[in-house]
Amino acid sequence: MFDSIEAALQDLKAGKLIIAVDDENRENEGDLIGIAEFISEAEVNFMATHGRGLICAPISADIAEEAGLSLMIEDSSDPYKTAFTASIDHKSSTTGISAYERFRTIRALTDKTVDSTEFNKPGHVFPLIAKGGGVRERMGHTEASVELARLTGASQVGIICEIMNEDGTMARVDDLVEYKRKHGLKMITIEALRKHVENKGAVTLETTINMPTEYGTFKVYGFIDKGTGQEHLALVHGNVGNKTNVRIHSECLTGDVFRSLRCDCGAQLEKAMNIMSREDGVILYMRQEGRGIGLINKMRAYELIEDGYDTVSANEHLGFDADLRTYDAAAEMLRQLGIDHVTLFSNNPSKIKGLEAEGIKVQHKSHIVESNLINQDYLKTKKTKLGHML
Ligand SMILES: Nc1nc2c(ncn2[C@@H]2O[C@H](COP(=O)(O)OP(=O)(O)OP(=O)(O)O)[C@@H](O)[C@H]2O)c(=O)[nH]1
Ligand SMILES: [Mg+2]
Ligand SMILES: [Mg+2]
Ligand SMILES: [Zn+2]
Repeated sequence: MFDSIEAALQDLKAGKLIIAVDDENRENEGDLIGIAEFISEAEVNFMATHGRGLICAPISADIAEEAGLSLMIEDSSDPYKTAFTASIDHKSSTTGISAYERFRTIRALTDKTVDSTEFNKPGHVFPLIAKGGGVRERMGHTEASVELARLTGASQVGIICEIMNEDGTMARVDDLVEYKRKHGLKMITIEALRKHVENKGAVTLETTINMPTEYGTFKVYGFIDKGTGQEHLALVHGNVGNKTNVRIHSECLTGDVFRSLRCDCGAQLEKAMNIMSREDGVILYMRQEGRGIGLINKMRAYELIEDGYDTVSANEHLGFDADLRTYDAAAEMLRQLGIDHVTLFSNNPSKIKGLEAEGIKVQHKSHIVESNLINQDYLKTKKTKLGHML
């Protein structure tokens, strides 16, 4: 009946709407949700035609401030404390109500520079101010849509509209199952979104062992990523403390185990094992196979590459971003090992940025291995399209 948060995020990024239902004990309503940066006027029209509730634009408190919007009523007597501001129209509007004009108004809230002079008040779009703590603080559609916008990396502006049945009553879960099928929409619960947000990047240390290898003996820490259920390892050699040597290695079964020459992963892992056993340090072995798309999808990408795609366009042709990896779990593993300052062996600028965004201090060392005749195009694409320092 319900879809995963990941599946919903994929649709939202593609500019589609999803359905989010709240608690039976709360409003017990299903809202259509979209992300302002990704939708077009067609989604506003869909909301007006098939949602038939009130079309609102949830925004973060920061954007509200920039746009000069504050609560319409400070001491609200609404039991749900819906955080309406004054309604707005973009200045370019005529009457403000057409799908295009409402879209234009909502889209303007996502602009890099927003200010109060861009809007007429009152108007036909209803901004709502989301709580800073997101769905952890309030389980409303307002917070859910802003949280979803944040998770897609978009500017924190959503668009929501309640779903009303054709007979004028509010749609409940039974009605929504049929509605979802009819319109081909993904459906999530706000409760599932809250769990997703709470567990994102959270890892628990489950087990610690000694692992003698050809390179020396490593202490291996086994973690479980509570957000994804993935099992990640930290291989530690010697005493580590601050300013530790660290290699973050994403799983590549074909390269790491079978030593496929299509990529440079196997050789990079071997180089890291050598460095850490000589100079002490940590290898984080992250189960982010295929830059996060998984083994079988990576093989599908390889099929496309055999037909002339490159490593980036193949991912995109399959409907994925070029690189789905995040480094929040890696950062949390480092923190649990007592490390917040690293010398990172990598050629990948997004690994550096990803760790820094999580509050880890990063010094950088390159981690280049010799190329072979087969992986040259692959490495060239990483340099030109993914910005690898090769
Ligand atoms: N989708 C996809 N993934 C690939 C392809 N070739 C290799 N990979 C994956 O790319 C990832 C490479 O991991 P890393 O070596 O840790 O990361 P990197 O981006 O190369 O960065 P550095 O090695 O640190 O410079 C692994 O998850 C591989 O499975 C490909 O053609 N398509
Ligand atoms: Mg609501
Ligand atoms: Mg690599
Ligand atoms: Zn590889």
